Amino acid sequence: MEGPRIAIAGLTKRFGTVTAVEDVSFAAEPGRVTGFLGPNGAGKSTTLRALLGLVAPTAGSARIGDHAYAELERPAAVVGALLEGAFHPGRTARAHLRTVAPLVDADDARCDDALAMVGMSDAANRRVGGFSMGMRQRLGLATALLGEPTALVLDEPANGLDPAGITWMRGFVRDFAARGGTVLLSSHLLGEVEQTVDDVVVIAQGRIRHASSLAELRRLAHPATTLVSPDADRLARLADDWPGSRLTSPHELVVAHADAAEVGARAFAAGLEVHGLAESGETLEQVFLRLTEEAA
Ligand SMILES: Nc1ncnc2c1ncn2[C@@H]1O[C@H](COP(=O)(O)OP(=O)(O)OP(=O)(O)O)[C@@H](O)[C@H]1O
Repeated sequence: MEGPRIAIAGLTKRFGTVTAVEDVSFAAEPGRVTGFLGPNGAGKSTTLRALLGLVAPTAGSARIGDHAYAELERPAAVVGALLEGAFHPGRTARAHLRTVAPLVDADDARCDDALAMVGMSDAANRRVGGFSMGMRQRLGLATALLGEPTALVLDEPANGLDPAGITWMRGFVRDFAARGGTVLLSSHLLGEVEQTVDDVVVIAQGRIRHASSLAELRRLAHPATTLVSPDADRLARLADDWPGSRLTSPHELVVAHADAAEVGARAFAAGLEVHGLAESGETLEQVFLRLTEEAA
């Protein structure tokens, strides 16, 4: 599968006097999971809805591959969306999918496949009214999968899921991206998606505050690692060979812009006995908070 590139460019949306998003630009690449992160009211849903043609932009554009959503010939075959949805409580899971199926050219067999893909085959004949939040999220995802899309746009997919549900959802989207699909998902908690996403886009008060790989954000979070060793000679040699590191005492080396894994690996390669290894700086969550709280 080859997912489309999703690109938002200069997107602004005003609802009367409220500016929900202003000049928002970012991309989600195929084969990767992109996390769209920000606090409540930041503009995540508005952006995703604009991408799906549910909100008309005041300015700018949102494209899936080469097209705006409204121009796609068979949209459900390109992008599957999970938005805050309502289900008819009296319908069974299978009946719900069969109601949607004709709209996206899916047959009954595809409905059952979609249920199987989200691990809900056993609940096919149960009524949605009795479903937990987690089961509703799974059914929402099954609905998104009906048209066999190569991109997924998921608004707060972890909402209401218990830890096992979050682990399952994580595995599902990681697998989808590993097979070449494009995944764009939103969350207001970085910690919730930290193990799921490859790239992060941070939005607050309607504006993009940060966009990079998660690895890059981690580097921002851990600006330095301190290494403690009794072997002053080897430590001094390591300091000489490593720009960005400095000895703060004969037994202590501080390395800027490196995490514990990188410093540990270098120490091991240098045959250095390590007595301490500590990252300093902010946690990833603190960096996220700082990015969302900084004035626009
Ligand atoms: N239809 C609308 N009419 C008026 N204001 C709106 C509308 N939709 C969104 N807004 C406003 O736009 C801003 C962004 O809302 P949006 O729902 O996009 O944020 P969000 O990041 O998805 O937040 P949440 O996590 O709470 O859903 C908010 O101030 C919201 O009140």
